[in-house]
Amino acid sequence: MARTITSPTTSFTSSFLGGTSASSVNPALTDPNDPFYAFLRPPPGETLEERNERERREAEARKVNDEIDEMLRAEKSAMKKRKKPVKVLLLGQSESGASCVKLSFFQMTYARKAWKEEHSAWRSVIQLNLCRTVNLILDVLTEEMAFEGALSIPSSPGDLVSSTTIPAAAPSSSITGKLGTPEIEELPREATAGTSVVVDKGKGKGKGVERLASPVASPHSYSTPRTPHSPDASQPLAPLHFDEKHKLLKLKLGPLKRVQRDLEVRLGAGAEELSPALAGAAMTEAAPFGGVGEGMASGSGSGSAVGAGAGSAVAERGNATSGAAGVSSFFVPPSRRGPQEFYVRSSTGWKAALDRLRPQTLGASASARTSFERASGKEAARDREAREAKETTEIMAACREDIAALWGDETVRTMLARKRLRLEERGGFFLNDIDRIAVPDYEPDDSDIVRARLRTLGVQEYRFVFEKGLELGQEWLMYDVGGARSLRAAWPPYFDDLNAIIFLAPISCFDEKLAEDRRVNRLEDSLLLWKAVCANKLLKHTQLTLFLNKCDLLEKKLEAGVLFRNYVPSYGEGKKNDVETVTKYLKQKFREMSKQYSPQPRGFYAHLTSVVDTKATAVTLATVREGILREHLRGADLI
Ligand SMILES: Nc1nc2c(ncn2[C@@H]2O[C@H](COP(=O)(O)OP(=O)(O)OP(=O)(O)O)[C@@H](O)[C@H]2O)c(=O)[nH]1
Ligand SMILES: [Mg+2]
Repeated sequence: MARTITSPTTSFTSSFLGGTSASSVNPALTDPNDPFYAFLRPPPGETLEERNERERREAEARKVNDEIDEMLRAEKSAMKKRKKPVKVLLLGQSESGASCVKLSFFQMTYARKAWKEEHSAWRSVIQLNLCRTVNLILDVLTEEMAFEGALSIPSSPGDLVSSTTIPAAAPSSSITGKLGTPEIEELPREATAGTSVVVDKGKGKGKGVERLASPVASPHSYSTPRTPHSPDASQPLAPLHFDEKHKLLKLKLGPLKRVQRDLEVRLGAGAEELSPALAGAAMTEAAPFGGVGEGMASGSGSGSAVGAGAGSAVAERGNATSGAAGVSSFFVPPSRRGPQEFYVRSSTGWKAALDRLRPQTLGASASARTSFERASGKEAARDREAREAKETTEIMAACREDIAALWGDETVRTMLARKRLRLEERGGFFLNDIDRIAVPDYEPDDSDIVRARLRTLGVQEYRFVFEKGLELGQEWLMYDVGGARSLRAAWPPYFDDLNAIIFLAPISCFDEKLAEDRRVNRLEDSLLLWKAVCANKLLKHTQLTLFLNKCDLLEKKLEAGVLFRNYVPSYGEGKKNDVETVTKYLKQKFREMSKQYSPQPRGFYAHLTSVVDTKATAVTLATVREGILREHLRGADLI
């Protein structure tokens, strides 16, 4: 009996098994010259029963083959659709931990090799973080020593002020007038424990004194409200006594000022700091993604320019784009820098800055360098950078014991405690690791890098292609954007065609103020941002995952006795001041907002995180990644 093939596109296997239609005859069954003729033709003298049985078996085999063909076709089409990259945007206010997630998620977990290569380059960032902390302490010490000196040597009888009691409302211009260092002149000075805080905005000229009545502290400010763990307000504080040792430490650690400046320059031409006044203070709730005077940036996705005063988009694979029009107006000259931490502008390349500091770049042998590099003067520049990097490391190592002495000094610790300067809670705090870090052969480890602080400015794109497992060939694009107010105008162009947003709300910041605008509580800012993200129509199909981050710091703060209800009036009197109750309350708040403001119903996915805990974060991120991928495939009708 003639066997036929089922369709012109049928698989190799089924074409030999044949079909029932007589529309085309399989030559393997009819042509004696066909190599499969002898193998496939019906056995001679086949009975009717045998023939029926054979045909039944063949029909079954054909069915199985058709199913396999169908699966292969679906898989092929899935592969094709999967090629559409999964796009994820990391959002949150500045210092929310967005870059930390990016580092843990992709680089540390999925691009281990590239991550390892970058390790050494982070050394400079960590050294800079360390230097800044030491210099901040030295600045406060200088101020306090000058203050102590001023109190003990009255210039005229009328100037005499009791060293233990300062009038609560006394303008601090006379005090801050002596500071003269950009590091601390922005910091409000507490006149006496528990009194209102006085900020000298007139920079020592006795003008623009602002009183902060709100019980809101900032990581950059000295002030916190009176809490049960604070000293009794009615008791005058004993004066601090500084001696020769402190003078000597100041002197010996003096070179760290220059080291800080050098590191800022080396890490990128854009090593400037945001001015709180210019960084988006005028942004309103109605324009959550806008900054001062920024228009909505145009363009979308990777590589497109995101300008309009919001910094520029940078595709990290080297195809950096410009679009930095207006950027300069948001930065202040060094002489007017505020107390914020260091950052590198992405228009000059955050990663590029690290790249330049890589050891293979710095230490490349002369023979490995191209003649082009030699001719273009790059070689000389690299040699200089290598020299400077070595010098920095040597100075840091030479200062190690003095830094440890400063940090271990009881008077200094008391001084910091009185100023409510909780340095340990700040990003990029490495003083407890000084013995390990300030050594000539220091190599940062994973944990150092996720704890390092390097501000993101603009938008950075990270691209990954999975090379094994079920996600073979799947491309992921992750965008890490700067969270400072003036940078939020760069966000909306990335909302288009986005699969997911990981939104970070740093919940330990309930008692802190925005660095950009000291009138705004950081938790409130996070809630407003979350509301705006939920309500955004462009994002109605985008999966939102919320990370209630910095739970480790929240726990420490609550345990230290800082009362959550002092800052969040809606948190009931009777509620416990512990991490479990507070996080439950906050989760509910964020959930309600998502429900109330999302244009259409959406799932609420929230995780309590401490993203510096890399192991725990890896587990959370694996779940998040799976969820995002599932939604991506569902969106492409693949599951
Ligand atoms: N202790 C602790 N520190 C954290 C946590 N998350 C982030 N940090 C630290 O906070 C600092 C700021 O984190 P980043 O990831 O740089 O913040 P960001 O949101 O990218 O900030 P911008 O780049 O300014 O938008 C870094 O030094 C981090 O190590 C956390 O959960 N716990
Ligand atoms: Mg960042």
